[in-house]
Amino acid sequence: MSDKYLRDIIFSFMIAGKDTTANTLCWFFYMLCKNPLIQEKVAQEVIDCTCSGSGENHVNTDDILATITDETLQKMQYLHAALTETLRLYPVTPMNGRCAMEDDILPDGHIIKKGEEINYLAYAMGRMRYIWGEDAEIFRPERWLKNGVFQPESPFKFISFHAGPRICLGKEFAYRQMKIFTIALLHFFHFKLADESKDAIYKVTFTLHMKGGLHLRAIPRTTQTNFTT
Ligand code: HEM
Repeated sequence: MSDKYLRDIIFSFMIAGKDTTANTLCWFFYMLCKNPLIQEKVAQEVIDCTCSGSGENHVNTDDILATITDETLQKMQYLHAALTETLRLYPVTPMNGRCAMEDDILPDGHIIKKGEEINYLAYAMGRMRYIWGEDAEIFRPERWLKNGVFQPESPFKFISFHAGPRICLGKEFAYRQMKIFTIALLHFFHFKLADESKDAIYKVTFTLHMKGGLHLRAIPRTTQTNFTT
Protein backbone atom coordinates (compact mmCIF):
# COMPACT_ATOMS: atom_id res chain seq x y z
CA MET A 1 0.00 0.00 0.00
CA SER A 2 1.47 3.38 -0.99
CA ASP A 3 1.48 6.39 1.34
CA LYS A 4 -0.82 8.22 -1.08
CA TYR A 5 -3.36 5.37 -1.05
CA LEU A 6 -3.28 5.27 2.75
CA ARG A 7 -3.68 9.06 2.92
CA ASP A 8 -6.72 8.89 0.61
CA ILE A 9 -8.37 6.15 2.69
CA ILE A 10 -7.88 8.14 5.90
CA PHE A 11 -9.13 11.31 4.22
CA SER A 12 -12.29 9.60 2.92
CA PHE A 13 -13.02 8.23 6.40
CA MET A 14 -12.66 11.72 7.85
CA ILE A 15 -14.99 13.21 5.22
CA ALA A 16 -17.53 10.38 5.56
CA GLY A 17 -17.37 10.30 9.35
CA LYS A 18 -17.29 13.87 10.63
CA ASP A 19 -20.34 15.82 9.42
CA THR A 20 -22.48 12.68 9.43
CA THR A 21 -22.14 11.98 13.14
CA ALA A 22 -22.03 15.69 14.08
CA ASN A 23 -25.30 16.43 12.26
CA THR A 24 -27.00 13.33 13.62
CA LEU A 25 -26.03 14.30 17.16
CA CYS A 26 -27.38 17.80 16.53
CA TRP A 27 -30.81 16.41 15.52
CA PHE A 28 -30.65 13.86 18.32
CA PHE A 29 -30.20 16.50 21.02
CA TYR A 30 -32.91 18.58 19.37
CA MET A 31 -35.27 15.58 19.56
CA LEU A 32 -34.32 14.99 23.22
CA CYS A 33 -35.16 18.61 24.04
CA LYS A 34 -38.47 18.38 22.21
CA ASN A 35 -39.23 15.13 24.10
CA PRO A 36 -38.03 15.68 27.70
CA LEU A 37 -39.41 12.36 28.96
CA ILE A 38 -37.38 10.53 26.34
CA GLN A 39 -34.33 12.58 27.32
CA GLU A 40 -34.79 11.40 30.89
CA LYS A 41 -35.21 7.77 29.79
CA VAL A 42 -31.93 7.95 27.87
CA ALA A 43 -30.21 9.68 30.82
CA GLN A 44 -31.53 7.02 33.20
CA GLU A 45 -30.11 4.29 30.99
CA VAL A 46 -26.77 6.14 30.92
CA ILE A 47 -26.76 6.26 34.72
CA ASP A 48 -27.85 2.63 35.08
CA CYS A 49 -25.30 1.29 32.59
CA THR A 50 -22.27 3.23 33.78
CA CYS A 51 -20.79 2.73 37.24
CA SER A 52 -22.88 5.59 38.54
CA GLY A 53 -25.81 3.15 38.46
CA SER A 54 -24.12 1.05 41.13
CA GLY A 55 -24.38 3.86 43.62
CA GLU A 56 -20.74 4.91 43.40
CA ASN A 57 -20.31 8.64 43.39
CA HIS A 58 -18.45 9.44 40.17
CA VAL A 59 -17.94 13.11 39.78
CA ASN A 60 -15.65 13.70 36.86
CA THR A 61 -15.68 12.92 33.17
CA ASP A 62 -12.56 10.73 33.32
CA ASP A 63 -14.23 8.41 35.84
CA ILE A 64 -17.31 8.05 33.68
CA LEU A 65 -15.35 7.60 30.45
CA ALA A 66 -13.31 4.85 32.12
CA THR A 67 -16.52 2.89 32.66
CA ILE A 68 -17.39 2.95 28.94
CA THR A 69 -16.59 -0.48 27.55
CA ASP A 70 -17.99 -2.52 24.66
CA GLU A 71 -20.17 -4.29 27.20
CA THR A 72 -21.58 -0.99 28.52
CA LEU A 73 -22.32 0.28 25.02
CA GLN A 74 -23.99 -3.01 24.11
CA LYS A 75 -26.29 -2.71 27.11
CA MET A 76 -27.59 0.67 25.96
CA GLN A 77 -30.52 -0.55 23.90
CA TYR A 78 -32.76 2.47 24.51
CA LEU A 79 -30.02 4.89 23.46
CA HIS A 80 -29.42 2.78 20.36
CA ALA A 81 -33.14 2.96 19.57
CA ALA A 82 -33.29 6.72 20.15
CA LEU A 83 -30.31 7.35 17.84
CA THR A 84 -31.85 5.12 15.19
CA GLU A 85 -35.19 6.90 15.52
CA THR A 86 -33.36 10.21 14.99
CA LEU A 87 -31.74 8.85 11.84
CA ARG A 88 -35.12 7.64 10.58
CA LEU A 89 -36.58 11.16 10.81
CA TYR A 90 -33.38 13.06 10.06
CA PRO A 91 -31.24 10.90 7.76
CA VAL A 92 -27.98 12.71 7.38
CA THR A 93 -27.88 11.83 3.68
CA PRO A 94 -31.45 12.88 2.93
CA MET A 95 -31.22 12.27 -0.78
CA ASN A 96 -29.05 9.81 -2.64
CA GLY A 97 -28.84 8.34 -6.11
CA ARG A 98 -27.21 5.99 -8.51
CA CYS A 99 -26.64 5.88 -12.25
CA ALA A 100 -27.34 2.67 -14.20
CA MET A 101 -24.19 1.24 -15.79
CA GLU A 102 -26.32 -0.91 -18.08
CA ASP A 103 -29.97 -1.56 -18.99
CA ASP A 104 -31.76 -3.11 -16.04
CA ILE A 105 -35.18 -4.01 -14.66
CA LEU A 106 -36.09 -3.17 -11.05
CA PRO A 107 -37.83 -5.79 -8.88
CA ASP A 108 -41.19 -4.03 -9.46
CA GLY A 109 -40.78 -4.37 -13.25
CA HIS A 110 -39.65 -0.78 -13.85
CA ILE A 111 -37.33 -0.59 -16.86
CA ILE A 112 -34.11 1.38 -16.46
CA LYS A 113 -31.94 2.34 -19.40
CA LYS A 114 -28.15 2.56 -19.27
CA GLY A 115 -27.09 6.04 -18.11
CA GLU A 116 -30.39 6.85 -16.37
CA GLU A 117 -30.24 8.21 -12.85
CA ILE A 118 -32.35 6.96 -9.96
CA ASN A 119 -32.68 8.99 -6.79
CA TYR A 120 -34.27 8.04 -3.50
CA LEU A 121 -35.29 10.37 -0.68
CA ALA A 122 -34.35 8.86 2.65
CA TYR A 123 -35.94 11.87 4.38
CA ALA A 124 -39.31 11.20 2.77
CA MET A 125 -39.04 7.41 3.19
CA GLY A 126 -38.41 7.85 6.92
CA ARG A 127 -41.73 9.67 7.28
CA MET A 128 -43.96 7.55 5.05
CA ARG A 129 -46.98 6.02 6.80
CA TYR A 130 -46.96 3.38 4.11
CA ILE A 131 -43.58 2.22 5.46
CA TRP A 132 -43.67 3.07 9.19
CA GLY A 133 -47.37 3.13 10.07
CA GLU A 134 -49.73 5.87 11.21
CA ASP A 135 -47.30 7.34 13.74
CA ALA A 136 -44.53 7.67 11.14
CA GLU A 137 -43.89 11.34 11.93
CA ILE A 138 -43.69 10.84 15.69
CA PHE A 139 -40.36 10.41 17.47
CA ARG A 140 -40.88 7.12 19.26
CA PRO A 141 -37.72 5.10 20.07
CA GLU A 142 -39.93 2.31 21.44
CA ARG A 143 -40.85 1.30 17.88
CA TRP A 144 -37.36 -0.25 17.65
CA LEU A 145 -37.60 -2.27 20.86
CA LYS A 146 -39.15 -5.59 21.79
CA ASN A 147 -38.95 -6.47 25.49
CA GLY A 148 -36.28 -3.79 25.79
CA VAL A 149 -34.09 -5.28 23.05
CA PHE A 150 -33.30 -3.37 19.85
CA GLN A 151 -34.86 -4.93 16.74
CA PRO A 152 -33.06 -3.94 13.52
CA GLU A 153 -35.05 -3.32 10.34
CA SER A 154 -33.99 -4.19 6.80
CA PRO A 155 -31.55 -1.54 5.52
CA PHE A 156 -33.78 -1.26 2.46
CA LYS A 157 -36.53 0.01 4.80
CA PHE A 158 -34.32 1.97 7.21
CA ILE A 159 -32.19 3.45 4.45
CA SER A 160 -30.25 6.10 6.41
CA PHE A 161 -26.97 4.20 6.08
CA HIS A 162 -27.76 3.19 2.49
CA ALA A 163 -28.16 -0.55 1.71
CA GLY A 164 -26.60 -3.32 -0.32
CA PRO A 165 -22.89 -3.74 -1.12
CA ARG A 166 -22.12 -0.01 -0.67
CA ILE A 167 -23.79 0.34 2.73
CA CYS A 168 -21.96 2.72 5.11
CA LEU A 169 -18.70 1.15 6.23
CA GLY A 170 -18.63 3.24 9.39
CA LYS A 171 -22.10 2.39 10.73
CA GLU A 172 -21.02 0.56 13.89
CA PHE A 173 -18.23 3.07 14.48
CA ALA A 174 -20.75 5.92 14.14
CA TYR A 175 -23.10 4.42 16.76
CA ARG A 176 -20.15 3.89 19.05
CA GLN A 177 -18.95 7.49 18.72
CA MET A 178 -22.46 8.91 19.19
CA LYS A 179 -23.12 6.73 22.23
CA ILE A 180 -19.88 7.76 23.93
CA PHE A 181 -20.61 11.44 23.26
CA THR A 182 -24.16 11.10 24.61
CA ILE A 183 -23.02 9.25 27.74
CA ALA A 184 -20.42 11.93 28.49
CA LEU A 185 -22.98 14.73 28.15
CA LEU A 186 -26.19 13.29 29.53
CA HIS A 187 -24.52 11.95 32.60
CA PHE A 188 -23.69 15.46 33.74
CA PHE A 189 -26.25 17.70 32.08
CA HIS A 190 -29.89 18.04 31.22
CA PHE A 191 -30.48 20.01 28.02
CA LYS A 192 -33.12 22.52 27.04
CA LEU A 193 -33.53 24.54 23.87
CA ALA A 194 -32.31 28.12 24.22
CA ASP A 195 -35.55 29.24 22.57
CA GLU A 196 -38.31 26.73 23.15
CA SER A 197 -40.75 28.60 20.93
CA LYS A 198 -38.70 27.92 17.79
CA ASP A 199 -38.81 24.80 15.66
CA ALA A 200 -35.62 23.80 13.89
CA ILE A 201 -35.61 23.74 10.14
CA TYR A 202 -33.22 21.94 7.89
CA LYS A 203 -30.83 23.18 5.30
CA VAL A 204 -29.89 20.58 2.73
CA THR A 205 -26.29 20.61 1.68
CA PHE A 206 -24.61 17.29 0.96
CA THR A 207 -25.76 16.40 4.47
CA LEU A 208 -28.84 17.41 6.46
CA HIS A 209 -27.78 20.48 8.45
CA MET A 210 -29.85 22.29 11.05
CA LYS A 211 -30.29 25.84 9.80
CA GLY A 212 -28.59 28.28 12.20
CA GLY A 213 -27.23 25.43 14.34
CA LEU A 214 -28.57 24.12 17.62
CA HIS A 215 -28.61 26.50 20.60
CA LEU A 216 -28.96 24.72 23.91
CA ARG A 217 -28.91 25.44 27.61
CA ALA A 218 -26.97 22.86 29.60
CA ILE A 219 -28.22 22.46 33.17
CA PRO A 220 -26.03 20.46 35.57
CA ARG A 221 -27.85 17.38 36.81
CA THR A 222 -27.03 18.25 40.38
CA THR A 223 -29.37 21.27 40.04
CA GLN A 224 -32.94 20.63 41.16
CA THR A 225 -35.00 20.91 37.98
CA ASN A 226 -38.36 19.63 36.91
CA PHE A 227 -37.17 17.71 33.83
CA THR A 228 -40.60 16.60 32.69
CA THR A 229 -42.03 20.02 31.91
C1 HEM B 1 -24.63 8.80 11.55
C2 HEM B 1 -23.53 8.57 10.89
C3 HEM B 1 -23.44 8.11 9.46
C4 HEM B 1 -24.40 7.99 8.50
C5 HEM B 1 -25.90 8.28 8.64
C6 HEM B 1 -23.75 7.51 7.31
C7 HEM B 1 -24.40 7.27 6.11
C8 HEM B 1 -23.78 6.82 4.97
C9 HEM B 1 -24.42 6.64 3.69
C10 HEM B 1 -25.88 6.96 3.39
C11 HEM B 1 -23.49 6.16 2.83
C12 HEM B 1 -23.69 5.79 1.35
C13 HEM B 1 -23.25 6.95 0.48
C14 HEM B 1 -23.33 6.58 -0.98
O1 HEM B 1 -22.74 5.58 -1.38
O2 HEM B 1 -23.99 7.28 -1.72
C15 HEM B 1 -22.25 6.03 3.56
C16 HEM B 1 -21.07 5.54 3.01
C17 HEM B 1 -19.88 5.47 3.70
N1 HEM B 1 -19.66 5.79 5.03
FE1 HEM B 1 -21.04 6.47 6.32
N2 HEM B 1 -22.41 7.34 7.56
C18 HEM B 1 -22.18 7.69 8.87
C19 HEM B 1 -20.97 7.67 9.54
C20 HEM B 1 -19.78 7.19 9.01
C21 HEM B 1 -18.53 7.10 9.74
C22 HEM B 1 -18.33 7.52 11.18
C23 HEM B 1 -17.60 6.59 8.87
C24 HEM B 1 -16.14 6.28 9.07
C25 HEM B 1 -15.43 6.64 10.06
C26 HEM B 1 -18.29 6.35 7.61
C27 HEM B 1 -17.69 5.81 6.50
C28 HEM B 1 -18.31 5.58 5.29
C29 HEM B 1 -17.64 5.10 4.11
C30 HEM B 1 -16.15 4.73 3.99
C31 HEM B 1 -18.62 5.01 3.10
C32 HEM B 1 -18.42 4.54 1.66
C33 HEM B 1 -18.76 3.07 1.55
C34 HEM B 1 -18.67 2.55 0.12
O3 HEM B 1 -18.89 3.32 -0.81
O4 HEM B 1 -18.40 1.35 -0.04
N3 HEM B 1 -19.61 6.71 7.75
N4 HEM B 1 -22.44 6.43 4.87
